[in-house]
Amino acid sequence: MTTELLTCKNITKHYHDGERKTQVLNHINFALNEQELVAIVGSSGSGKSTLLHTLGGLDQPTSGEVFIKGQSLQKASSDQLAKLRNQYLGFVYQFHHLMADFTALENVMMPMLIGNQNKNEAKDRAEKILKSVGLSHRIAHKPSALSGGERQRVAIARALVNNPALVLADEPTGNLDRATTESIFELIQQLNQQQGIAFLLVTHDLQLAEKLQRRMIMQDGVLKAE
Ligand SMILES: Nc1ncnc2c1ncn2[C@@H]1O[C@H](COP(=O)(O)OP(=O)(O)OP(=O)(O)O)[C@@H](O)[C@H]1O
Repeated sequence: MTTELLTCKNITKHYHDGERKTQVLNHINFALNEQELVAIVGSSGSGKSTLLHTLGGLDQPTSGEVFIKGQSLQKASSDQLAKLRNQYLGFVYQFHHLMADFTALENVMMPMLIGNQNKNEAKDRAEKILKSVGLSHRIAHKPSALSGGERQRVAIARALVNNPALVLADEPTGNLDRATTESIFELIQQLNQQQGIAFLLVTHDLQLAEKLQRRMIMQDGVLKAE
């Protein structure tokens, strides 16, 4: 049985720049089920990152509604929104956004510490997750001492600490060479298949997108199923 995890109803987003109106998202509708692995492809500037931020409650749509497990992000109070995000979502940002002065372990622990979880428990869990993404030998390294692929693994580990049902990932393999891209993709597939974590991946990499169960294409703010 499939269960709907995220639903997006008639999302629009526009920016006003003086007199000029830029429509970035144009009446977007789709649903993502639990445990799905879906790619969004599309040319630069087509609105993919804006959509991902809107789905994750990091950005507000001009109109329309996003539901996570049937709960509207737009009708939620800021506390409820933070709770929903914490409970269901993980984010992997473009360019990973790791904190340069902290080790891999500390970077992964951070979301739990912010959520006021016990420090020892956070450390145990972060170590376990770093191990599961193949980085147990790098936990004490700072991002500058890690390769691009290792940094991306840390970013994925950080997205997993709160045990999300869905990870929203913006170009998780951007700027990586082919072999590293493949290994990050294999990691995502493994997390999807073994732990049932759903992934919505924004990518420019068509070779990677072709391997996924489902692809959607963003064109000038319009999202179409492939
Ligand atoms: N704060 C803003 N004000 C005005 N326009 C914006 C703002 N943020 C984004 N845009 C515009 O929205 C459009 C979509 O941007 P977005 O970053 O979502 O595209 P994208 O498909 O993710 O691109 P890329 O693949 O290059 O990351 C772009 O034309 C961008 O210039």
